[in-house]
Amino acid sequence: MEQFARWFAEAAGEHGAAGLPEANAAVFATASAAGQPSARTVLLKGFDHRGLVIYTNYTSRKGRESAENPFGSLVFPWYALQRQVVVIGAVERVSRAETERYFTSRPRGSQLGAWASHQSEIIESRESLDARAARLAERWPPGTPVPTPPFWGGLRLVPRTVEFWQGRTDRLHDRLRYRRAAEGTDLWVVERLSP
Ligand SMILES: Cc1cc2nc3c(=O)[nH]c(=O)nc-3n(C[C@H](O)[C@H](O)[C@H](O)COP(=O)(O)O)c2cc1C
Ligand code: PXP
Repeated sequence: MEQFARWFAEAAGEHGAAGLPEANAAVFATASAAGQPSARTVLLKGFDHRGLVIYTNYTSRKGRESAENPFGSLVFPWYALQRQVVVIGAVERVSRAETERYFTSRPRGSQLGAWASHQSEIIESRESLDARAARLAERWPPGTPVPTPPFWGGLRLVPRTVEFWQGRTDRLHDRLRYRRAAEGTDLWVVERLSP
């Protein structure tokens, strides 16, 4: 994760350089138990030696798939830097305490939005969604803390491999893949892949 932290800081502009817009946006892929894949953009909200954390609705498609088939992949497409990072690993839920800490930090509108959205379900109309949001805003008026929805929380991708791709001339790119030497260890084998 140290190498990821270096590249992430460069993408986010943490060294004084201009950062990429939405450097923390990544495509998160999951698959059903039958192996049918699906992917969508999410925002990375934290990472450390344990893995990379995103937040979502557990009843959404990604939430359901990662529960029935606990593996996933995150792709960071940092085109302006000619870089890409591909993380593949196991997916687990973050602790309730960690989810609550993050949920509490979100703007009130987003907190109510999480309650209002039965994410990935078919809805009748925009009006029905707005009406539900309005009812929830009355249930928790300004000044009242909005509780964390039980169906909402963090997912942690625990990396098995992390590939760092750096674009180079003539399509002869650098690809360095860090592979965990054994599950549960923080020892990594670095392998160079053909571009
Ligand atoms: C830039 C961007 C960031 C997003 N971040 C998140 C996120 O962090 N969590 C989330 O649940 N949905 C996020 N979304 C919406 C998802 O892409 C997706 O539409 C939603 O989560 C439902 O996905 P699913 O039905 O495949 O589970 C984001 C969309 C965009 C375009
Ligand atoms: C539905 C949804 N949930 C969660 C997020 C995560 O970001 P935030 O916690 O900053 O709203 C996003 C970001 O677009 C989102 O669209």
